Amino acid sequence: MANTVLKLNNFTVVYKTQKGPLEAVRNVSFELKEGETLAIVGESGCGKSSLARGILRLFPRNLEKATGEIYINGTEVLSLKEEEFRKNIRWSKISMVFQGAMNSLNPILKIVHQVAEPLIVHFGMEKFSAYQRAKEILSLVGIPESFAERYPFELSGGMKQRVVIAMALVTHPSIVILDEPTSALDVITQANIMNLLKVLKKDLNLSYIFITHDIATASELADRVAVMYAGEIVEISPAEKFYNSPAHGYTMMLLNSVPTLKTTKKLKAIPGSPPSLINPPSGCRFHPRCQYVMDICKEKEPPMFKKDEDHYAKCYIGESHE
Ligand SMILES: Nc1ncnc2c1ncn2[C@@H]1O[C@H](COP(=O)(O)OP(=O)(O)OP(=O)(O)O)[C@@H](O)[C@H]1O
Repeated sequence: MANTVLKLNNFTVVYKTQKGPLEAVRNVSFELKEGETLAIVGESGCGKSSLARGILRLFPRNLEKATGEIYINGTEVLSLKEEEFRKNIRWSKISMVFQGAMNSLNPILKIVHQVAEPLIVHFGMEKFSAYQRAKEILSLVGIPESFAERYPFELSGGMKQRVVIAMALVTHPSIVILDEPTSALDVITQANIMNLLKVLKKDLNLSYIFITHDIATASELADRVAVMYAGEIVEISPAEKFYNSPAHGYTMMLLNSVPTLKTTKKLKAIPGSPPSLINPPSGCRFHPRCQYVMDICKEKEPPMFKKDEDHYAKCYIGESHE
């Protein structure tokens, strides 16, 4: 059995807003094993990025509180002093490819410098060695040495995304969070980047958290899938169970709302929109939109039921609850 490299226990992130506290991430718990890819899927605004940035302790200024526990290789890191977290954990043990990062590369700095920068800034590495390491990692992600001295505007979208991946890997992390790493790319480039991520994972023995709103993309990389809704993980299971035997009303409706190559079924959009995270609905947070809603769903928050081996869902469907 592979080691657990990352473990979250009831991780909760609350922001201060003018209308009151907003719980962007609520009691999230999961484990990530060495070499595993856990996809986190859900609609825009369900808290995926807040979860990802929260794991790296990159909180916005209006953070009200972040509670729970985050273990990295067995060490609890949410309670570490920021200095210690920055020195020993962030970027060196766990790093992230940020959503849209390829569009925020610095236009006036050469690629090699941007990839080397974390080594110079965070780890005090001397410039020559940092550039050497940056060139090695650039070549690993498929950017030829001759491109290292170029500027971002001289690169295609796919190449810029490779640079951003190199930036996340240059510090030798073993866990990488990928936040929508292929959105904004054309389908061919998306496929190339997905292939690159698979090769890197194998060659460098990485573990991934792969965040996406696109369940078709998730299927390509994921060993397990966690479904997020209104700040919570509502279902978590091995990938094949997610696709073949979803157990939460939201997951069922999500799967019915996207086209697949295998079936010609009629697509059904999920009615309504995700709820306010300042005043979420009572009971199950999905109940106002759920086509399978029962009385109990409106009144009582469902616990995380074990539906099957390694398969959990916060949903009363199929449960006796009288
Ligand atoms: N700094 C902040 N202050 C207040 N609310 C915030 C802040 N950042 C995010 N939110 C809110 O927290 C909730 C979760 O947002 P988050 O960006 O984490 O979701 P997401 O699933 O990643 O969405 P997307 O895919 O669109 O990025 C949303 O309601 C969002 O409006």
